[in-house]
Amino acid sequence: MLEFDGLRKSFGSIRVLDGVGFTVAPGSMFGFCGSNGAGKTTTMRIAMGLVRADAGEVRWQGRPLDQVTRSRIGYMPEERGLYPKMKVGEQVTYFARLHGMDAAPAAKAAEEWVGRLGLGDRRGDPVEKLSLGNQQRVQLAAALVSRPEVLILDEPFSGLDPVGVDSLAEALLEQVRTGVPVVFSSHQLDLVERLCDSVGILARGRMVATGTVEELRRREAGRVLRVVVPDAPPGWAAALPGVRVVSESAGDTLLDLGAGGDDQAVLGAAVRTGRVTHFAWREPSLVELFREAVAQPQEVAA
Ligand SMILES: Nc1ncnc2c1ncn2[C@@H]1O[C@H](COP(=O)(O)OP(=O)(O)OP(=O)(O)O)[C@@H](O)[C@H]1O
Repeated sequence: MLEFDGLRKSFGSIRVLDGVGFTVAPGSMFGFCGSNGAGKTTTMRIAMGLVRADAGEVRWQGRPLDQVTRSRIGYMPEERGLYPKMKVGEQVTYFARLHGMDAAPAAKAAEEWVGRLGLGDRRGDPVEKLSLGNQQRVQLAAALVSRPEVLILDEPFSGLDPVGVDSLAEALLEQVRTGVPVVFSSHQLDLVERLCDSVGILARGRMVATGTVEELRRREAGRVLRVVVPDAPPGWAAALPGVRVVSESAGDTLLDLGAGGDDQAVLGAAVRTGRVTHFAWREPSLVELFREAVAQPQEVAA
């Protein structure tokens, strides 16, 4: 298990992390979400020993991370860290050597990763000549080349085109299949939803929601109803008790049922206004769950 446990961190008088904890099982992918400035980068930097936590620790296989263990972690920092003048192939080889690989296997692994991430024909170019997205791929190759036991990636998908996203997603899923725990931060929630076994949402210094996307959904299940009554007059549901109209367009209505809202009463009201062609609870997207979790004052663990 990769365990983040009770992390606290303040910068001056500003408390950024206030007891952040989550676990990532070997062979699973964890999507680390949160608004800008929520503290995701700080959390990852603490794991990598680049920022000192005020309290708490990060453990891998039951032991707090130290410099030896960290050398077996593939890390992609948010600020990136490439040498602009160094050639792509040499750069990736260099990172493999930094992680302790011998020269020949390092060069071979670098060659392989540069090719797999679609940079085969750029291996002789200095990094500074590459587009930002391609520099990102080099950074990823650098994180993956030493066959890390754990992957911690800060916004690895940002700036990639759809083909780049697909090749990175495939590379990460392959790592997961070999038992590597992968944590990545992202604002691309559709990707998180598609790729991750579990998700954590950081807000107000704490994890305000953690679990599988399904678990988070179940928590919200039974809240938003979609009712389609093509001939219903606008505002037909506005006065129903315990019901908030989320949206309404041409008889297609989304209703948020709070305490006191009764789905059967809504159905009865809908039938009285016309022919009901659709009446069902709607599955919230991760974007909606995110908005809800970030806005809610209370914490909820699925
Ligand atoms: N070295 C530092 N000194 C002072 N404040 C810092 C430092 N590092 C981070 N912070 C502050 O800590 C907070 C969390 O920043 P962090 O970069 O961890 O957030 P984030 O979730 O990664 O944000 P984003 O999604 O925008 O990348 C921010 O308010 C940031 O300004």
